[in-house]
Amino acid sequence: MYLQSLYIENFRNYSQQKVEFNAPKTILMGNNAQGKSNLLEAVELLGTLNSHRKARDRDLIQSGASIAHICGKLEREISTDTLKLTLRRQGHRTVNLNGENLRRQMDFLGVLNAVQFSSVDLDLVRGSPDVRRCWLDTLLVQLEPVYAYILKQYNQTLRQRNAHLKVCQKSESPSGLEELAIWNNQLITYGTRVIRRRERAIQRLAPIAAHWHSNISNSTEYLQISYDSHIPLEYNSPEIIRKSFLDKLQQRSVAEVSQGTTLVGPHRDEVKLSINQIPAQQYSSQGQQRTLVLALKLAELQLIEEVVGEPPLLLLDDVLAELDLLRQNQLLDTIQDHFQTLITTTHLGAFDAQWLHSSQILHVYYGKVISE
Ligand SMILES: Nc1ncnc2c1ncn2[C@@H]1O[C@H](COP(=O)(O)OP(=O)(O)OP(=O)(O)O)[C@@H](O)[C@H]1O
Repeated sequence: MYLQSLYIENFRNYSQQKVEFNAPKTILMGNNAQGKSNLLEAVELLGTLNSHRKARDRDLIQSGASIAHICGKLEREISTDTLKLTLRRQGHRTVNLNGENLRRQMDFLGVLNAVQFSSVDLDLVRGSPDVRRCWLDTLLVQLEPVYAYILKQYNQTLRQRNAHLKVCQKSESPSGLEELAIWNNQLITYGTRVIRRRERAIQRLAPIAAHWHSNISNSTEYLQISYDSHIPLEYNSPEIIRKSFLDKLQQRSVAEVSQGTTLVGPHRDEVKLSINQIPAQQYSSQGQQRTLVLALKLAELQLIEEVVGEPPLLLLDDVLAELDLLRQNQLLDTIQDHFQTLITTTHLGAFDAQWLHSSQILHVYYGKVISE
């Protein structure tokens, strides 16, 4: 897939900006705080309806404005699609595909696929389990847009169940426990869907990431990734997972009521990463962490392409400088012209002459994009 153009209006520090992409690689160059990452964020929003910066819509809208628009024209193998996202300071966001307002945001997801790689991703190894869950959920939305809906249902149920547990904590009435059984049922239904999908995605991603990791580390390191759920996942069978989920909820029910929060479910699961059988979170060096994250990102690109049938975009936000020459070359060699890539940088020093020659270079200056 190829993003031909992007138009943004009242988005972050941009008033009105159109960008035409005319090469498989675009380098966005500029000093700090000029709007380079904002541009990638706009593309990310068109792809996932989410920003990895976890911004609220009102933060995305230019200060002083009430509505922001992001519009992209995307060439795909079978069609050319126009995607439009409208953000409102007051009121809901709306999505429009090829001139038609979509009722379900889910139908907008999965049109533009993109892998985001920024320095924040370097926290994937050492960060809290939440960082890895969030990374996996973002990948799953790309592989299977319906997952966004399933996850939303799970999170809503979790919030309501937690509110109910707080009520039970204060009063021990039997009707409270009866109502809890209803919430248990919903939590199990949506939670099982989340767990099974996460586990399946990791099963597919793990061998691809291990291959890349071995490649980058000159076959000296072996990466293992697994989905670590405290609910046993034998055979990934929904019936078995549902039963174990219920057993765990029953075992922890007294603790849940006394703490007023849900202690069992995919919101507490973990993605386990280990290098040569040693947990990466605890022992890996800075270099090993970078190799691991790079292997994960290359695996994401490959897996999305396998599932979707077209190469996704790659958004590299100021990350090249964080990688040493070997890892940079590995990444750049893999991208070649296969994946349309948008790269932000403060200087061109990191790129070799051939790369610069085949790239479109755009300058970003105080919320304006200027061609060379
Ligand atoms: N809602 C908003 N309205 C107006 N300006 C905004 C808004 N949100 C962010 N900005 C501005 O955008 C700029 C930051 O842009 P961005 O994060 O894209 O920086 P960058 O060019 O990628 O720089 P760096 O190299 O430091 O990451 C800041 O000047 C910030 O004040």
